[in-house]
Amino acid sequence: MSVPAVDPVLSATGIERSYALPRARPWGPRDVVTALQAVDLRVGAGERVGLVGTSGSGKSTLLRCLLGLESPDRGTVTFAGRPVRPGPTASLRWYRRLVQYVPQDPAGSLDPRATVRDLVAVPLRHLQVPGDHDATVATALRRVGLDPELAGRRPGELSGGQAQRVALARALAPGPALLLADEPVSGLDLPVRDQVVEVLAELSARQGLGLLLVSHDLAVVARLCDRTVVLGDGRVLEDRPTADLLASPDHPRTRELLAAVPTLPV
Ligand SMILES: Nc1ncnc2c1ncn2[C@@H]1O[C@H](COP(=O)(O)OP(=O)(O)OP(=O)(O)O)[C@@H](O)[C@H]1O
Repeated sequence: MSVPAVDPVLSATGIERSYALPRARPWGPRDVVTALQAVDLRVGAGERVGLVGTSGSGKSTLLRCLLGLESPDRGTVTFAGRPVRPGPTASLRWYRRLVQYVPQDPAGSLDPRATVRDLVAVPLRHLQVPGDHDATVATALRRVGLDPELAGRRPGELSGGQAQRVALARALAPGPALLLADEPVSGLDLPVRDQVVEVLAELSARQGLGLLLVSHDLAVVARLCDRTVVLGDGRVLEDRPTADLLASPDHPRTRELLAAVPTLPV
């Protein structure tokens, strides 16, 4: 589960993406929504980058392009210099091992009938990760601060915080260099939210794991991310060290986002 020997830089260059909306009338014109315009984004090895913006600013669209789930109309995504674009499962297996996705409400995505051991081992099988999967599962559980003895339990027999950690262990098990996390703590109770944030902080700061964190919660971004990219109307409005951004936001949209957060831990 060591970080692989590649230069794990995720790079998006000149990303554009538009969607044609359904016609309002059968022969009428089709409206087009431009979700992303000339977006550049880079996440270096072990870097922790926040991606913030108001609703509809393009965060999820960008994430889908970065994950190779959707093709941009223009521009390229590369990881460690190799192109990332949608294709058959086998063609992106290398990428899925190196870059793992953490969904919103990760624990909610766990199959309640499966044991923790199976839940964490499934991606290892799908991605054809070599080695002793039981040992890899135990290591992944330890990395998120869980006792490997929990491997026989099912999600319903875990606390909320433990279940979230299992979901993170599942993302870590294939040995990724980078996590792409989409609002991973939104909707969680405050104590569970804080636990998950601390596990992510520990993983990225002490174990060298890169993180791209999509969030509308600037307090979480401030805790976790060294650099923050602000999206607005599908464009990058700011891309700066988080501390600078919070201390002196350049763009009115950033100031609006900041005004929406009651207290920031900086
Ligand atoms: N499949 C689609 N078809 C049509 N329009 C879409 C589609 N996906 C996204 N859009 C539009 O693209 C723009 C960006 O949407 P996106 O979901 O990427 O924003 P977001 O920042 O993730 O928003 P939120 O924080 O609400 O999730 C919005 O105007 C949205 O309506």
